Amino acid sequence: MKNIFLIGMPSSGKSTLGRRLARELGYYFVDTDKLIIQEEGGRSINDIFQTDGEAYFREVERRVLHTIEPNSQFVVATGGGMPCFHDNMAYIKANGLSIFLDITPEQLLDRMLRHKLNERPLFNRQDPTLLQNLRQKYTDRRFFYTQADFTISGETDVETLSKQLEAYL
Ligand SMILES: Nc1ncnc2c1ncn2[C@@H]1O[C@H](COP(=O)(O)OP(=O)(O)OP(=O)(O)O)[C@@H](O)[C@H]1O
Ligand SMILES: O=C(O)C1=C[C@@H](O)[C@@H](O)[C@H](O)C1
Ligand SMILES: [Mg+2]
Repeated sequence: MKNIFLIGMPSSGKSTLGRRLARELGYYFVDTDKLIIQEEGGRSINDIFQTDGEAYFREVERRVLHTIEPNSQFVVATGGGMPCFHDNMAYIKANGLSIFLDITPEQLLDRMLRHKLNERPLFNRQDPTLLQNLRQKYTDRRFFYTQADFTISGETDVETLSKQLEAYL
């Protein structure tokens, strides 16, 4: 048994694909941003960033990652930055199968502007330089994201994906 970690930029589809994949495999679905909010007594992620700063948020994020039972049956939608801080990517690789959802900054922008989304401290939909920001973060983060066991670029057929993964679980 292995957990499955979905990693990638905000809006790359971790929650959407994660829920579908969990249903298909009969796994539980968990979202690390939700775990952080729970751990912080219901405070929003924006509130945590504003009040305590990003470094504090990243500490909680790391702690929450370690609470997920290893070698179990969870599909984990990780926070967009999670693999890029502390030893999180090494931990993810040691404790499950990792899948990078590789979506271009242009597609990410399109999704962020099109859909009503949760507020994100690092990606402001009102910001005229959002695309530049997405490009910069995408470039900086690829070093971590590309360490995943699998990379999926663009659209995915969940049935096919779950069959492909079965051999590794
Ligand atoms: N394959 C897809 N094609 C087109 N749109 C998609 C696809 N997957 C997800 N979306 C849309 O993109 C938006 C972001 O998807 P989702 O919330 O799953 O991403 P996420 O990686 O979990 O982002 P977040 O950082 O908000 O947690 C949603 O509005 C969703 O409907
Ligand atoms: O990309 C990021 O760094 C983040 C993504 C979100 O999932 C949240 O974890 C938070 O807003 C930070
Ligand atoms: Mg999500």
